[in-house]
Amino acid sequence: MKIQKIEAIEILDSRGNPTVEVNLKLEDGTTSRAMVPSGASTGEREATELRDGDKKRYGGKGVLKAVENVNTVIAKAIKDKSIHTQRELDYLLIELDGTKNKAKLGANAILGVSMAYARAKAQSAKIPLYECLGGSYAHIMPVPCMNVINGGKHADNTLDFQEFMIAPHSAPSFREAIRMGEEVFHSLKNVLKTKGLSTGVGDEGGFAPDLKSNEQAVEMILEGIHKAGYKPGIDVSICLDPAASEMWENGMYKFFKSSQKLVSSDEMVKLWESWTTQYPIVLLEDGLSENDWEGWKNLTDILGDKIEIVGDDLFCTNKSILEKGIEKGVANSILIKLNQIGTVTETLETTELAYKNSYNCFVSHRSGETVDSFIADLTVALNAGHLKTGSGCRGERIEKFNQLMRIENELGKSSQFAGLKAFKNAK
Ligand SMILES: C=C(OP(=O)(O)O)C(=O)O
Ligand SMILES: [Mg+2]
Repeated sequence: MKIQKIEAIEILDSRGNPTVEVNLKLEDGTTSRAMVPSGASTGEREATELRDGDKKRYGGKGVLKAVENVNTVIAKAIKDKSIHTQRELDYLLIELDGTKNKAKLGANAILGVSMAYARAKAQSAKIPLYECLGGSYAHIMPVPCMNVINGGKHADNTLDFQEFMIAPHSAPSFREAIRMGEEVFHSLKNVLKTKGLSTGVGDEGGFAPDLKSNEQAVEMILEGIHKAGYKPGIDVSICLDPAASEMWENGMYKFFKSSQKLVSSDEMVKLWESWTTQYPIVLLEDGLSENDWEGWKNLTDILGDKIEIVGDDLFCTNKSILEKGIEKGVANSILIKLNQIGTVTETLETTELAYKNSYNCFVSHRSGETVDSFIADLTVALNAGHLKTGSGCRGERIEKFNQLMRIENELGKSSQFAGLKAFKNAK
Protein backbone atom coordinates (compact mmCIF):
# COMPACT_ATOMS: atom_id res chain seq x y z
CA MET A 1 0.00 0.00 0.00
CA LYS A 2 1.45 3.33 -1.06
CA ILE A 3 1.52 6.44 1.12
CA GLN A 4 -0.10 9.12 -1.01
CA LYS A 5 0.29 12.10 1.28
CA ILE A 6 2.18 12.88 4.44
CA GLU A 7 2.17 16.18 6.25
CA ALA A 8 3.36 17.32 9.66
CA ILE A 9 2.42 20.44 11.59
CA GLU A 10 3.46 21.95 14.91
CA ILE A 11 0.76 21.60 17.57
CA LEU A 12 0.78 21.90 21.39
CA ASP A 13 1.07 19.28 24.11
CA SER A 14 -0.65 19.30 27.50
CA ARG A 15 2.01 21.59 29.01
CA GLY A 16 1.52 24.14 26.23
CA ASN A 17 4.80 23.17 24.59
CA PRO A 18 5.10 22.53 20.86
CA THR A 19 5.01 18.99 19.54
CA VAL A 20 4.68 17.18 16.21
CA GLU A 21 1.42 16.06 14.59
CA VAL A 22 1.55 13.88 11.48
CA ASN A 23 -1.32 13.48 9.02
CA LEU A 24 -1.06 10.67 6.52
CA LYS A 25 -3.10 9.40 3.55
CA LEU A 26 -2.83 5.97 1.94
CA GLU A 27 -3.53 5.38 -1.73
CA ASP A 28 -6.88 3.76 -0.88
CA GLY A 29 -8.00 7.07 0.64
CA THR A 30 -7.52 6.08 4.30
CA THR A 31 -6.42 9.04 6.41
CA SER A 32 -4.85 8.95 9.86
CA ARG A 33 -3.32 11.26 12.45
CA ALA A 34 -0.74 10.82 15.20
CA MET A 35 0.54 13.19 17.88
CA VAL A 36 3.86 12.79 19.67
CA PRO A 37 4.22 13.09 23.48
CA SER A 38 7.15 14.56 25.41
CA GLY A 39 8.81 13.84 28.78
CA ALA A 40 10.19 16.10 31.53
CA SER A 41 12.18 13.60 33.59
CA THR A 42 13.86 12.06 30.58
CA GLY A 43 16.41 9.26 30.52
CA GLU A 44 19.89 10.21 29.28
CA ARG A 45 19.81 7.49 26.64
CA GLU A 46 16.45 8.36 25.10
CA ALA A 47 16.21 8.94 21.35
CA THR A 48 16.64 12.61 20.47
CA GLU A 49 13.64 14.89 20.60
CA LEU A 50 14.53 17.52 17.99
CA ARG A 51 13.84 21.07 19.23
CA ASP A 52 14.57 24.21 17.23
CA GLY A 53 16.60 25.98 19.92
CA ASP A 54 15.40 29.36 18.66
CA LYS A 55 14.87 31.19 21.95
CA LYS A 56 12.50 33.68 20.27
CA ARG A 57 9.95 30.92 19.70
CA TYR A 58 8.60 29.02 22.73
CA GLY A 59 11.90 29.58 24.53
CA GLY A 60 13.71 27.32 22.07
CA LYS A 61 11.18 24.48 22.32
CA GLY A 62 9.68 24.84 18.83
CA VAL A 63 9.61 21.73 16.61
CA LEU A 64 9.57 23.35 13.17
CA LYS A 65 12.78 21.53 12.17
CA ALA A 66 11.24 18.16 13.00
CA VAL A 67 8.08 19.18 11.11
CA GLU A 68 10.20 20.24 8.14
CA ASN A 69 12.04 16.90 8.22
CA VAL A 70 8.73 15.04 7.86
CA ASN A 71 7.52 17.33 5.09
CA THR A 72 10.73 17.18 3.06
CA VAL A 73 13.27 14.38 3.66
CA ILE A 74 10.86 11.77 5.01
CA ALA A 75 8.03 12.60 2.59
CA LYS A 76 10.44 12.32 -0.35
CA ALA A 77 11.68 8.93 0.83
CA ILE A 78 8.33 7.28 1.49
CA LYS A 79 5.70 8.99 -0.67
CA ASP A 80 4.36 6.95 -3.59
CA LYS A 81 6.63 4.02 -2.69
CA SER A 82 5.26 0.54 -2.10
CA ILE A 83 5.71 -0.12 1.60
CA HIS A 84 4.33 -3.42 2.77
CA THR A 85 4.80 -3.55 6.52
CA GLN A 86 5.34 -1.42 9.60
CA ARG A 87 8.77 -2.97 9.96
CA GLU A 88 9.73 -2.04 6.41
CA LEU A 89 8.65 1.57 6.96
CA ASP A 90 10.34 1.90 10.35
CA TYR A 91 13.66 0.48 9.18
CA LEU A 92 13.55 2.75 6.18
CA LEU A 93 13.13 5.72 8.55
CA ILE A 94 15.94 4.47 10.81
CA GLU A 95 18.29 4.19 7.81
CA LEU A 96 17.25 7.56 6.48
CA ASP A 97 18.17 9.12 9.79
CA GLY A 98 21.42 7.16 9.98
CA THR A 99 22.34 8.09 13.56
CA LYS A 100 22.24 5.87 16.64
CA ASN A 101 19.69 7.99 18.49
CA LYS A 102 17.65 9.59 15.70
CA ALA A 103 19.48 12.87 16.21
CA LYS A 104 19.39 13.90 12.55
CA LEU A 105 15.68 13.78 11.73
CA GLY A 106 14.43 13.71 15.33
CA ALA A 107 12.65 10.87 17.12
CA ASN A 108 9.63 13.17 17.34
CA ALA A 109 9.51 13.40 13.52
CA ILE A 110 10.11 9.68 12.98
CA LEU A 111 7.70 8.45 15.65
CA GLY A 112 4.88 10.65 14.34
CA VAL A 113 5.20 9.01 10.93
CA SER A 114 5.54 5.52 12.42
CA MET A 115 2.41 5.88 14.58
CA ALA A 116 0.35 7.52 11.83
CA TYR A 117 1.26 4.65 9.46
CA ALA A 118 0.28 2.01 12.06
CA ARG A 119 -3.07 3.69 12.54
CA ALA A 120 -3.67 4.05 8.79
CA LYS A 121 -2.83 0.37 8.21
CA ALA A 122 -5.35 -0.66 10.86
CA GLN A 123 -8.05 1.59 9.45
CA SER A 124 -7.39 0.45 5.91
CA ALA A 125 -7.61 -3.21 6.97
CA LYS A 126 -10.78 -2.33 8.92
CA ILE A 127 -9.44 -3.82 12.13
CA PRO A 128 -8.89 -2.09 15.48
CA LEU A 129 -5.41 -0.70 16.13
CA TYR A 130 -4.82 -3.06 19.07
CA GLU A 131 -5.52 -6.05 16.80
CA CYS A 132 -3.35 -4.67 14.00
CA LEU A 133 -0.44 -4.24 16.44
CA GLY A 134 -0.95 -7.34 18.58
CA GLY A 135 -2.95 -9.90 16.59
CA SER A 136 -6.26 -11.54 17.38
CA TYR A 137 -5.09 -12.78 20.80
CA ALA A 138 -5.00 -9.21 22.15
CA HIS A 139 -7.62 -9.38 24.89
CA ILE A 140 -6.17 -8.44 28.32
CA MET A 141 -7.58 -5.25 29.81
CA PRO A 142 -5.00 -3.47 31.97
CA VAL A 143 -5.07 -2.33 35.57
CA PRO A 144 -4.95 1.47 35.31
CA CYS A 145 -2.17 2.67 37.61
CA MET A 146 -3.50 6.14 38.34
CA ASN A 147 -1.06 8.81 39.39
CA VAL A 148 -3.01 10.54 42.16
CA ILE A 149 -0.20 12.54 43.79
CA ASN A 150 2.43 14.31 41.67
CA GLY A 151 5.83 15.52 42.83
CA GLY A 152 9.40 15.69 41.56
CA LYS A 153 9.76 17.44 38.23
CA HIS A 154 6.02 17.20 37.53
CA ALA A 155 4.83 19.61 40.22
CA ASP A 156 5.94 22.73 42.09
CA ASN A 157 5.55 21.27 45.56
CA THR A 158 7.66 19.79 48.34
CA LEU A 159 7.63 16.15 47.21
CA ASP A 160 10.91 14.67 45.97
CA PHE A 161 9.30 11.54 44.56
CA GLN A 162 7.56 12.04 41.24
CA GLU A 163 4.59 9.66 41.12
CA PHE A 164 2.34 8.11 43.75
CA MET A 165 -0.10 5.80 41.97
CA ILE A 166 -3.09 3.66 42.90
CA ALA A 167 -3.81 0.30 41.26
CA PRO A 168 -7.48 -0.69 41.64
CA HIS A 169 -6.88 -4.39 40.93
CA SER A 170 -9.82 -6.10 42.66
CA ALA A 171 -12.27 -4.81 40.03
CA PRO A 172 -13.94 -7.33 37.71
CA SER A 173 -13.30 -5.20 34.62
CA PHE A 174 -11.38 -2.19 33.35
CA ARG A 175 -14.50 -0.03 33.49
CA GLU A 176 -15.02 -0.90 37.15
CA ALA A 177 -11.35 -0.38 37.91
CA ILE A 178 -11.65 3.15 36.52
CA ARG A 179 -14.73 3.73 38.66
CA MET A 180 -12.88 2.56 41.79
CA GLY A 181 -9.83 4.65 40.89
CA GLU A 182 -11.90 7.77 40.33
CA GLU A 183 -13.75 7.20 43.61
CA VAL A 184 -10.43 7.05 45.44
CA PHE A 185 -9.21 10.13 43.52
CA HIS A 186 -12.24 12.13 44.64
CA SER A 187 -12.02 10.75 48.18
CA LEU A 188 -8.36 11.81 48.31
CA LYS A 189 -9.42 15.27 47.20
CA ASN A 190 -11.71 15.46 50.25
CA VAL A 191 -8.96 14.19 52.55
CA LEU A 192 -6.63 16.95 51.30
CA LYS A 193 -9.33 19.61 51.43
CA THR A 194 -10.28 18.70 55.00
CA LYS A 195 -6.65 19.12 56.05
CA GLY A 196 -6.46 22.53 54.38
CA LEU A 197 -4.10 21.27 51.66
CA SER A 198 -4.08 22.29 48.02
CA THR A 199 -6.11 20.25 45.55
CA GLY A 200 -4.48 21.80 42.48
CA VAL A 201 -3.00 19.22 40.14
CA GLY A 202 0.39 18.52 38.57
CA ASP A 203 1.39 17.65 35.00
CA GLU A 204 -0.17 14.19 35.05
CA GLY A 205 -3.42 15.14 36.79
CA GLY A 206 -2.60 13.99 40.32
CA PHE A 207 -2.86 16.36 43.27
CA ALA A 208 0.27 18.34 44.10
CA PRO A 209 0.01 19.33 47.77
CA ASP A 210 2.89 20.67 49.87
CA LEU A 211 3.30 17.79 52.29
CA LYS A 212 5.76 17.43 55.17
CA SER A 213 7.30 14.25 53.79
CA ASN A 214 7.14 11.77 50.92
CA GLU A 215 5.73 9.23 53.39
CA GLN A 216 2.81 11.55 54.07
CA ALA A 217 1.78 11.27 50.42
CA VAL A 218 1.32 7.52 50.83
CA GLU A 219 -0.53 8.01 54.14
CA MET A 220 -2.96 10.46 52.47
CA ILE A 221 -3.62 7.98 49.67
CA LEU A 222 -4.26 5.14 52.16
CA GLU A 223 -6.76 7.38 53.97
CA GLY A 224 -8.38 8.20 50.63
CA ILE A 225 -8.68 4.47 49.79
CA HIS A 226 -10.25 3.72 53.21
CA LYS A 227 -12.66 6.64 52.99
CA ALA A 228 -13.77 5.52 49.51
CA GLY A 229 -14.76 2.20 51.09
CA TYR A 230 -11.89 0.06 49.79
CA LYS A 231 -9.20 -1.98 51.50
CA PRO A 232 -5.58 -1.03 50.78
CA GLY A 233 -3.68 -4.02 49.43
CA ILE A 234 -6.84 -6.07 48.94
CA ASP A 235 -8.74 -3.81 46.55
CA VAL A 236 -6.30 -1.04 45.75
CA SER A 237 -2.51 -1.16 46.01
CA ILE A 238 0.21 1.44 45.61
CA CYS A 239 2.69 1.86 42.74
CA LEU A 240 5.55 4.35 42.86
CA ASP A 241 7.79 6.15 40.43
CA PRO A 242 10.19 8.30 42.45
CA ALA A 243 12.12 8.98 39.21
CA ALA A 244 15.31 8.68 41.22
CA SER A 245 17.60 9.69 38.32
CA GLU A 246 16.45 13.23 39.07
CA MET A 247 17.78 12.88 42.64
CA TRP A 248 21.21 11.57 41.60
CA GLU A 249 24.05 13.95 42.45
CA ASN A 250 27.73 12.92 42.62
CA GLY A 251 26.97 9.30 43.43
CA MET A 252 24.38 10.14 46.10
CA TYR A 253 20.62 10.73 46.20
CA LYS A 254 19.53 14.23 47.11
CA PHE A 255 16.09 14.95 48.53
CA PHE A 256 16.15 18.01 46.32
CA LYS A 257 12.73 19.45 47.09
CA SER A 258 12.29 18.73 50.81
CA SER A 259 15.11 18.32 53.32
CA GLN A 260 18.07 18.63 50.88
CA LYS A 261 19.57 15.61 52.65
CA LEU A 262 21.92 13.26 50.77
CA VAL A 263 21.67 9.49 51.10
CA SER A 264 23.70 6.63 49.63
CA SER A 265 22.48 3.99 47.21
CA ASP A 266 22.39 1.41 50.04
CA GLU A 267 20.31 3.76 52.15
CA MET A 268 17.85 4.26 49.27
CA VAL A 269 17.50 0.49 48.92
CA LYS A 270 16.86 0.26 52.69
CA LEU A 271 14.21 2.97 52.34
CA TRP A 272 12.43 0.94 49.63
CA GLU A 273 12.72 -2.20 51.74
CA SER A 274 11.10 -0.44 54.65
CA TRP A 275 8.40 1.20 52.49
CA THR A 276 7.47 -2.16 50.94
CA THR A 277 7.01 -3.77 54.37
CA GLN A 278 5.10 -0.77 55.71
CA TYR A 279 2.81 -0.04 52.73
CA PRO A 280 0.89 -2.18 50.21
CA ILE A 281 3.28 -1.48 47.34
CA VAL A 282 3.15 -3.76 44.30
CA LEU A 283 5.37 -1.86 41.87
CA LEU A 284 8.44 0.38 42.12
CA GLU A 285 9.70 2.16 38.99
CA ASP A 286 13.06 3.93 38.85
CA GLY A 287 13.66 3.48 42.57
CA LEU A 288 17.30 4.26 41.76
CA SER A 289 19.18 6.31 39.19
CA GLU A 290 19.90 5.22 35.62
CA ASN A 291 23.61 5.63 36.48
CA ASP A 292 23.53 3.40 39.54
CA TRP A 293 23.61 -0.10 37.97
CA GLU A 294 25.24 -1.63 41.07
CA GLY A 295 22.49 -0.25 43.23
CA TRP A 296 19.90 -1.61 40.79
CA LYS A 297 21.39 -5.10 41.11
CA ASN A 298 21.27 -4.80 44.88
CA LEU A 299 17.66 -3.55 44.77
CA THR A 300 16.63 -6.39 42.45
CA ASP A 301 18.35 -9.01 44.65
CA ILE A 302 16.56 -7.71 47.73
CA LEU A 303 13.08 -6.87 46.41
CA GLY A 304 12.92 -8.55 43.00
CA ASP A 305 10.95 -11.58 44.19
CA LYS A 306 8.48 -9.50 46.22
CA ILE A 307 7.37 -6.71 43.90
CA GLU A 308 7.57 -5.53 40.30
CA ILE A 309 10.74 -3.51 39.74
CA VAL A 310 10.47 -1.40 36.60
CA GLY A 311 13.29 0.25 34.67
CA ASP A 312 12.27 3.48 32.94
CA ASP A 313 15.21 5.91 32.59
CA LEU A 314 17.35 2.84 33.14
CA PHE A 315 16.25 1.06 29.94
CA CYS A 316 14.72 3.85 27.80
CA THR A 317 12.61 1.24 25.91
CA ASN A 318 15.92 0.31 24.27
CA LYS A 319 16.52 -3.33 23.35
CA SER A 320 20.30 -3.17 23.75
CA ILE A 321 20.09 -1.60 27.21
CA LEU A 322 17.43 -4.12 28.23
CA GLU A 323 19.78 -6.91 27.07
CA LYS A 324 22.40 -5.58 29.48
CA GLY A 325 19.79 -5.52 32.26
CA ILE A 326 18.76 -9.12 31.57
CA GLU A 327 22.40 -10.22 31.54
CA LYS A 328 23.09 -8.51 34.86
CA GLY A 329 19.83 -9.63 36.50
CA VAL A 330 18.62 -6.07 36.96
CA ALA A 331 14.88 -5.26 37.37
CA ASN A 332 12.04 -7.59 36.37
CA SER A 333 9.98 -5.22 34.26
CA ILE A 334 10.48 -2.49 31.68
CA LEU A 335 8.57 0.74 31.17
CA ILE A 336 7.40 1.13 27.57
CA LYS A 337 7.38 4.63 26.10
CA LEU A 338 7.25 4.84 22.30
CA ASN A 339 9.11 8.14 22.06
CA GLN A 340 12.05 6.91 24.14
CA ILE A 341 13.06 4.73 21.19
CA GLY A 342 11.24 6.43 18.32
CA THR A 343 9.46 3.80 16.19
CA VAL A 344 6.59 1.37 16.69
CA THR A 345 8.71 -1.54 15.42
CA GLU A 346 11.59 -0.99 17.83
CA THR A 347 9.10 -0.65 20.68
CA LEU A 348 7.61 -4.04 19.75
CA GLU A 349 11.08 -5.59 19.45
CA THR A 350 11.92 -4.43 22.98
CA THR A 351 8.69 -5.85 24.38
CA GLU A 352 9.34 -9.16 22.62
CA LEU A 353 12.77 -9.39 24.26
CA ALA A 354 11.25 -8.51 27.64
CA TYR A 355 8.57 -11.22 27.43
CA LYS A 356 11.04 -13.86 26.24
CA ASN A 357 13.02 -13.20 29.40
CA SER A 358 10.02 -13.10 31.72
CA TYR A 359 10.19 -9.35 32.23
CA ASN A 360 6.88 -7.52 32.48
CA CYS A 361 6.01 -4.60 30.22
CA PHE A 362 4.46 -1.53 31.87
CA VAL A 363 3.12 0.83 29.20
CA SER A 364 3.34 4.55 29.89
CA HIS A 365 2.28 8.01 28.78
CA ARG A 366 4.68 10.98 29.01
CA SER A 367 4.20 13.92 31.35
CA GLY A 368 3.66 16.11 28.27
CA GLU A 369 0.80 14.38 26.42
CA THR A 370 -1.75 14.93 23.67
CA VAL A 371 -5.20 13.47 23.12
CA ASP A 372 -3.67 10.72 20.99
CA SER A 373 -4.69 7.42 22.60
CA PHE A 374 -2.22 5.15 20.77
CA ILE A 375 -0.84 3.74 24.05
CA ALA A 376 -4.30 2.48 25.07
CA ASP A 377 -4.35 0.23 22.00
CA LEU A 378 -0.69 -0.68 22.45
CA THR A 379 -1.34 -1.87 26.01
CA VAL A 380 -4.06 -4.25 24.86
CA ALA A 381 -1.99 -5.31 21.84
CA LEU A 382 0.79 -6.39 24.20
CA ASN A 383 -1.57 -8.01 26.74
CA ALA A 384 0.62 -5.96 29.09
CA GLY A 385 -1.87 -6.09 31.97
CA HIS A 386 -1.13 -2.62 33.32
CA LEU A 387 -0.42 0.90 32.16
CA LYS A 388 0.09 4.31 33.65
CA THR A 389 -1.58 7.23 32.02
CA GLY A 390 -2.29 9.76 34.74
CA SER A 391 -5.36 10.21 36.86
CA GLY A 392 -8.82 11.51 37.07
CA CYS A 393 -9.04 15.01 35.76
CA ARG A 394 -6.98 15.95 32.72
CA GLY A 395 -8.50 15.41 29.28
CA GLU A 396 -5.35 14.14 27.60
CA ARG A 397 -5.09 11.35 30.24
CA ILE A 398 -8.84 10.62 30.36
CA GLU A 399 -8.80 10.06 26.59
CA LYS A 400 -6.66 6.94 27.13
CA PHE A 401 -9.07 5.64 29.78
CA ASN A 402 -12.01 6.31 27.47
CA GLN A 403 -10.33 4.49 24.58
CA LEU A 404 -9.68 1.51 26.85
CA MET A 405 -13.35 1.48 27.89
CA ARG A 406 -14.28 1.49 24.18
CA ILE A 407 -11.90 -1.41 23.54
CA GLU A 408 -13.31 -3.39 26.48
CA ASN A 409 -16.79 -2.81 25.14
CA GLU A 410 -15.76 -3.94 21.68
CA LEU A 411 -13.98 -7.07 22.92
CA GLY A 412 -17.03 -7.92 25.03
CA LYS A 413 -16.89 -11.39 26.57
CA SER A 414 -13.50 -12.17 25.08
CA SER A 415 -11.86 -9.46 27.16
CA GLN A 416 -10.23 -10.32 30.47
CA PHE A 417 -9.27 -7.86 33.19
CA ALA A 418 -5.71 -8.48 34.34
CA GLY A 419 -6.27 -7.81 38.06
CA LEU A 420 -3.55 -8.37 40.64
CA LYS A 421 -1.70 -10.92 38.52
CA ALA A 422 -0.70 -8.09 36.20
CA PHE A 423 2.03 -7.28 38.70
CA LYS A 424 5.17 -9.36 38.83
CA ASN A 425 5.31 -11.36 42.10
CA ALA A 426 2.07 -9.91 43.49
CA LYS A 427 0.20 -12.26 45.81
C1 LIG B 1 6.04 9.48 32.73
C2 LIG B 1 7.19 9.86 33.26
O1 LIG B 1 7.61 11.15 33.22
P1 LIG B 1 8.25 11.87 31.95
O2 LIG B 1 7.32 11.70 30.82
O3 LIG B 1 8.42 13.28 32.42
O4 LIG B 1 9.56 11.18 31.72
C3 LIG B 1 8.06 8.91 33.98
O5 LIG B 1 9.11 9.30 34.49
O6 LIG B 1 7.74 7.73 34.04
MG1 LIG C 1 9.40 6.99 35.21
